[in-house]
Amino acid sequence: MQPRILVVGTGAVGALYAWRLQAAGGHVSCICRSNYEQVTKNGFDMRSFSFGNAIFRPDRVFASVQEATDAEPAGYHYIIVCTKALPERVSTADLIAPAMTESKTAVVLIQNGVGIEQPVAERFPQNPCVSCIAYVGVTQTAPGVIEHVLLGDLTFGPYNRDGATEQTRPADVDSIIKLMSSGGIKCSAAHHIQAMRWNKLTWNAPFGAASVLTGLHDTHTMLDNTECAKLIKEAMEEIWQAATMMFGPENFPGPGPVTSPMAQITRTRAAAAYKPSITVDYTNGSPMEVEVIFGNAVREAKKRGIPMPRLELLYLMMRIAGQRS
Ligand SMILES: NC(=O)C1=CN([C@@H]2O[C@H](COP(=O)(O)OP(=O)(O)OC[C@H]3O[C@@H](n4cnc5c(N)ncnc54)[C@H](OP(=O)(O)O)[C@@H]3O)[C@@H](O)[C@H]2O)C=CC1
Ligand SMILES: CC(C)(CO)C(=O)C(=O)O
Repeated sequence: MQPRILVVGTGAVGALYAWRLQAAGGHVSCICRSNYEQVTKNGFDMRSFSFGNAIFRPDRVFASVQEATDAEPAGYHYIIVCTKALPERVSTADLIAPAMTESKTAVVLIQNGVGIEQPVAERFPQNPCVSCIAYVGVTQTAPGVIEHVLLGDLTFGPYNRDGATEQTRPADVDSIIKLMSSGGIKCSAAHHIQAMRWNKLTWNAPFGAASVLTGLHDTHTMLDNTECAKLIKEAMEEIWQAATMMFGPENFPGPGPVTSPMAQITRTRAAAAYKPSITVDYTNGSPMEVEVIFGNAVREAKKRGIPMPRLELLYLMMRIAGQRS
């Protein structure tokens, strides 16, 4: 049966993966907001370094989740959430609620940060909640125009409701991996998805904060500045140590593929210069994902008595940076 997929938040990441899910044979509906008019008229103008250039026309485009719900009485198999994670402004659970069919719809969260799954899993206890980390560089440069310049890999894992560290892999994780893989996306199943989220944080928080706060913006300019490179490395090491204490060495680094701070810095130097997605938000005057990338991590570490002075300082400064009009 053709899986019915609803993508909520069809910006850069949402459009890229919606496109690949349709290529894999999925029936793809997209919720579009500021790009609604452009996408309904002309589709998405996809410019991808790895998949080529094409016009992607979702099977259906809706202006709201309610509209998408009314149009599909049989319900959706998957809701793929690709909004920016801004819990202080929008509750993801409220946003997707109209389209959730109990015990049927699997929610897949493709977002940065930590602590993003709990509110969704708590609200929909009968529905599978899949956590997904995107290693990708993609930007919507104009409404409906998507520039994919870097990577594209996804790592999946089930959100573990009871908090146990041992993770099982329910069928939903395997089926979404199979589908994305058929669309040409390199996918993996995480041994421990939360440990992987913290590993991603070792990049996102230090590079994101340094980029926004120093104004050096792109990865090469930051790493070419000795003081900035030192600040980034020390913050990465702090997060790495905190994650080791939090998850235990069997999970962090565990069997991997967790990447050490030094390996991430080497990889970042070797890749093309890149502005973190949080910097794109900052320069556009859009809200930044400060709470999920910094705040939730600081709170989680505090709860467990793990000191993270650098991250705390970066959190405070990023909050202040986010207060501009
Ligand atoms: N871009 C990248 O390279 C990477 C991004 N990520 C993560 O992926 C997630 C998505 O990022 P990205 O695609 O870059 O973000 P974008 O801003 O490009 O896309 C988010 C989309 O969600 C829409 N949206 C937000 N709130 C709502 C709402 N309430 N109802 C309907 N639509 C909504 C936005 O609409 P509108 O335009 O109207 O605001 C926008 O189209 C983030 O968590 C990000 O950190 C992770 C790795 C890399
Ligand atoms: C690490 C990177 C650059 C790619 O996954 C990213 O997550 C971002 O720009 O926010």
